[in-house]
Amino acid sequence: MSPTPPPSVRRVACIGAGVIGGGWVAHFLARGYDVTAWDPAPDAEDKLRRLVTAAWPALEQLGLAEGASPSRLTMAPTLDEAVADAEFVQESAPEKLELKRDLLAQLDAATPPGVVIASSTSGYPMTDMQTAAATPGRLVVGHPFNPPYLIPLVEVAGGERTDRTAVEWAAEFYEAAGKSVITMDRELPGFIANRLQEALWREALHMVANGEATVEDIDTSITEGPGLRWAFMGPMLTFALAGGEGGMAHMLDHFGPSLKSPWTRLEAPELDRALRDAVVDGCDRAADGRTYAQLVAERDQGVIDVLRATGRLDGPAR
Ligand SMILES: NC(=O)C1=CN([C@@H]2O[C@H](COP(=O)(O)OP(=O)(O)OC[C@H]3O[C@@H](n4cnc5c(N)ncnc54)[C@H](O)[C@@H]3O)[C@@H](O)[C@H]2O)C=CC1
Ligand SMILES: C[N+](C)(C)CC(=O)CC(=O)[O-]
Repeated sequence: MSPTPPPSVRRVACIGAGVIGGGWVAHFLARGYDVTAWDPAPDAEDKLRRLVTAAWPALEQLGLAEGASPSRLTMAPTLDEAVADAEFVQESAPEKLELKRDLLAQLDAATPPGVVIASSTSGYPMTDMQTAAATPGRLVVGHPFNPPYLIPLVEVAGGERTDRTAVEWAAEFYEAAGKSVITMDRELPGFIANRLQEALWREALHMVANGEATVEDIDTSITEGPGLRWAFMGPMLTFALAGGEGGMAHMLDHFGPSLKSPWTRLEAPELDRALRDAVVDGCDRAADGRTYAQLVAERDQGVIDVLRATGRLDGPAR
């Protein structure tokens, strides 16, 4: 597929440099890549450099690759220049299907032949995004988690017109770039992790809409409850333990029948103005005066502490 074997890639292009594109830039810089970014917003470069500066202390704690430096970031004046030398392209433009379709077609036309182009989309199937591209075989989904410079997971999937070799190349590249990869052999709505998160999110919105729980109750229920276990043991094995020595078999036989009732009532709530405002107000109260930058620093340190505590990071505690 790509002219460069995944572990030999040195030059990466990041298209769209907001929350996620900027997070990818920080990740690739920390891993020692030369990164070229492009974003049409007039203030994009300032914002991007601020994001990288804010992320760098966390990245130093994780351990930088030899030669890694924010100075290896170049802001390209045009999309064509951004991808002209790229050995891999990560697209992180807004989640709008038409925009992604056009942009991926433009990227396909401008990127050297065979170079894999991945989209950060959090839900569109590649089949729907690759329709306008002349060589759709190299287009894949590479779905990250916020912030991409700290959360290891990337979900990789192709569309109907993607070459399997492009999916395999992307998975190998992300591994070489220090990510933890799940490769899907088919297109799933919401991939795997977002499909799970969306089920939880739908129920959270129901509870806020019905006045059954506050935004704070919902966050506390996860951070003081299941979230503590999920950092190192997934929901399947966690629930196998709920069956005691009888394991998952006993858990399903015991609790399965009572789980049927909540399953049958799950439907998406109407995300109307009142619900939107209730969630926004609740999040403002939960932030309790902390700025966005303070919350990002707190989250970054929290993720690093969890990675270290669960043996996924070497080195002394802060
Ligand atoms: N925010 C999140 O937690 C996550 C988002 N994603 C995905 O990442 C992608 C980007 O989302 P965010 O970074 O959150 O959005 P964002 O709004 O923070 O950033 C989008 C950036 O794209 C730029 N942009 C606008 N038009 C563009 C174009 N035609 N070409 C290139 N760039 C353009 C904007 O100027 C902006 O800087 C979306 O596909 C989203 O679904 C994936 C995982 C998590
Ligand atoms: C909110 N979101 C759906 C865009 C989130 C993601 O796609 C992944 C994440 O970071 O949780």
